[in-house]
Amino acid sequence: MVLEMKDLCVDFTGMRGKVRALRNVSLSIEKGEVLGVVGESGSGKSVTALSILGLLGSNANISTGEISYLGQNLLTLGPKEMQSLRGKKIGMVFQEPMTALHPTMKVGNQLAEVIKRHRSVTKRQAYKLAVEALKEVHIHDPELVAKKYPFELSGGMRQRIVIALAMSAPPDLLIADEPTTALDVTIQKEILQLIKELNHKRGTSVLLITHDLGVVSNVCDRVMVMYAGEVVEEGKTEEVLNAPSHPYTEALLHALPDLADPGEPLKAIPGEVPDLQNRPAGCAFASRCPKAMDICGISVPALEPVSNNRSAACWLRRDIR
Ligand SMILES: Nc1ncnc2c1ncn2[C@@H]1O[C@H](COP(=O)(O)OP(=O)(O)OP(=O)(O)O)[C@@H](O)[C@H]1O
Repeated sequence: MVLEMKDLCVDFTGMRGKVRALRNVSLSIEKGEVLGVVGESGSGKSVTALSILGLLGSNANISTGEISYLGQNLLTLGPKEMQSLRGKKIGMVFQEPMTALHPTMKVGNQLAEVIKRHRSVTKRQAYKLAVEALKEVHIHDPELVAKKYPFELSGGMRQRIVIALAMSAPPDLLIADEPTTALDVTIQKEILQLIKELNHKRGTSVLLITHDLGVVSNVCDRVMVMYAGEVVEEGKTEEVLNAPSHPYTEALLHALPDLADPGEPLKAIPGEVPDLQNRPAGCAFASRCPKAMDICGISVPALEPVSNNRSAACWLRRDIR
């Protein structure tokens, strides 16, 4: 197992008091596996990623739970140890590539500097490896691109460079949080293809956060569906998308315009995501669920196996008679 998260609860303290952003979130990623995390805005996808990376702000508190990475308990590591883990053992790619790039440093030099940090090579060798790394992420004319500044390149090119940076250590896990949201549809497909290719070629595990089930269907081996800070369904991508066990997954699928066109935005699901500050009793999705029963508004359904390798948190899947 590369990554295992167990029963993680994360609270934020803000002006309006305490908000529980993650409630008993568990997940696991095997070597070479791509896990998709999907859900509407505010469902806790990014907080899940930031918890693993040790990048939650100072107003956040992990109140319970465990995160184990390659057998190491991440929650006992200090800031310095976490910093060395990030970039080296865990690569990161976020929505906006510019946040990960040094604006006034040429691309080749940035990559070479990172490569030199991870490997015992000379400056010259590191630069050569940097050009190789650009080639590996399918940048044409890498020698020329290496001499450019990030602002001279397109968004898609910049994201390829961020991926090259993230993969340079090389890491055992790549965390990609909405890596294609800011890009054109055709470029989105190329970047996802690249992530999948690196996953195959290098055996790197990937945690891919997206709000787009089309992306999940094209890229992910397994998918975890989140709603209001909780996992509501988890299983093999094909099985979950072909026969969802949770009405929320079903609603997400209905809201999807066309699985063949992953660039299209989701249509809204009727109703509103509950305010996490005043989380309703029972299932958080009950007020929007067309199949809700009395018990759904009273008691929270636990995430339990519904079949082989498949779990859902829904009273419809329990024998409650
Ligand atoms: N820095 C913060 N301070 C206070 N609350 C926060 C903070 N970050 C996140 N939250 C809370 O956690 C919830 C989940 O946020 P998160 O960013 O994980 O959602 P998401 O699923 O990634 O959404 P999106 O798709 O919009 O990025 C938010 O709705 C908010 O209530």
